[in-house]
Amino acid sequence: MNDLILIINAGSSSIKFSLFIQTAADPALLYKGQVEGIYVDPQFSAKNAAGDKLADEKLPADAPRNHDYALRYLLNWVQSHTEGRKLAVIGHRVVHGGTAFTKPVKVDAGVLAELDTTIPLAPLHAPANIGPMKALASLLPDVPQVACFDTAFHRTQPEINQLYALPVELAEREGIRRWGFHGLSYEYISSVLPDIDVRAATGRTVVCHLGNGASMAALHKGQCVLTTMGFTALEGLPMGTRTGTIDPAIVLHLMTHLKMNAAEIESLLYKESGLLGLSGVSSDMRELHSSAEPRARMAIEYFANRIVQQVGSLAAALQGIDALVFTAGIGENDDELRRLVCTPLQWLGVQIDEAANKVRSGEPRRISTAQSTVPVYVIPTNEELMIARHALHCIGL
Ligand SMILES: Nc1ncnc2c1ncn2[C@@H]1O[C@H](COP(=O)(O)OP(=O)(O)O)[C@@H](O)[C@H]1O
Ligand SMILES: CC(=O)OP(=O)(O)O
Ligand SMILES: [Mg+2]
Repeated sequence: MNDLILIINAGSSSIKFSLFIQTAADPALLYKGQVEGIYVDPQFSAKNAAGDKLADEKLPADAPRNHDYALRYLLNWVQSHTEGRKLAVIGHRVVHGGTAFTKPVKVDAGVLAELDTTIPLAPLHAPANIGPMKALASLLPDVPQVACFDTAFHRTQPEINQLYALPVELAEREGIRRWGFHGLSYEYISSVLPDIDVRAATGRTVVCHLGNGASMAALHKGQCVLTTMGFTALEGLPMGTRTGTIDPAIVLHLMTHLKMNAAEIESLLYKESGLLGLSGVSSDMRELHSSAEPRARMAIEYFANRIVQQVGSLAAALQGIDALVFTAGIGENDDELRRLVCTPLQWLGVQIDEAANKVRSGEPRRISTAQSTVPVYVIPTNEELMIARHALHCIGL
């Protein structure tokens, strides 16, 4: 039977996959896994839906360290776990849809050519997103592929929140708009919110997607009103290795005084800054928490501080706040960071429950006290399930 759905979420250093089976309701997860550290020390791991580890192994030491090999390795494992079933569709997360794509689209040669033009807009992500689509088109030509875009969800932002104060003609010609990212994650959160808190789902919710890439979104009735990322995934919060918002004149200074070229500045802004640059220790939150280096602690506090500022900005855009949600790697797992964010938000009516905040669980949960006028939730995101839903819908299944 052709009832399997393979989801590929390719990042700059990892390829994550999920394999779902079609059911009458939501697609059901069979396996998920990833090849991580592709260019350093590639490691493959896979789990079943119950979370049991089925594989955890290094890729062969003499194998090429690139996305192409990692994808083939991963596909090999998937194909030996299909139990005679066949793939109905492959869905991909694509970070930037550019001007051309505002909803999921079936991938063909024209789509791939158009996507190539988005590479300068998402240098960290686009090549990794597009590569697997091209490889799979030749490896599995009979299986339809669907591209789902991180930018699509944010098209409901009022026009004023999508614009930069640049000359209109230039901005329109170049597609310089506040696109916003992590849309598949926000869309998933928006889809489960009605089961968790009806007031939040029908009212004003600020969602903090805090992973290696980090952004926040203001949702009204589940739709985006304002988000912190803009033209690229560099704007807004500081991230693992990205600056977040800085004064653009810093870039001019680097060009004119230090004679840095575009490639050097791109590397500085995307790969050497953020938590890594501030701490001088690591881009990884877990390593920052376990470091004794004072700058590591400062980086954590800086990150929390910028999140607090953005809660204020997004709540203002919503004219109030009915709920605050944390999601993604840091948002779901880092109770200390959540505490650092929530404590200064008492003026807004946020009151965190210290014990509930420390509970470790993969389930959605409330971490605020009963008295907190703004309920605070941790909701694990599921970009892959969102992509699977879109992929099936897009090919009419
Ligand atoms: N238990 C934890 N405590 C603190 N941070 C964590 C924990 N688990 C994961 N993280 C952090 O989550 C981040 C990665 O988040 P993730 O959403 O997987 O990122 P991405 O998808 O953007 O690569 C890393 O900074 C990592 O340190
Ligand atoms: C858009 C973006 O920043 O994605 P990620 O968090 O996967 O890096
Ligand atoms: Mg992510």
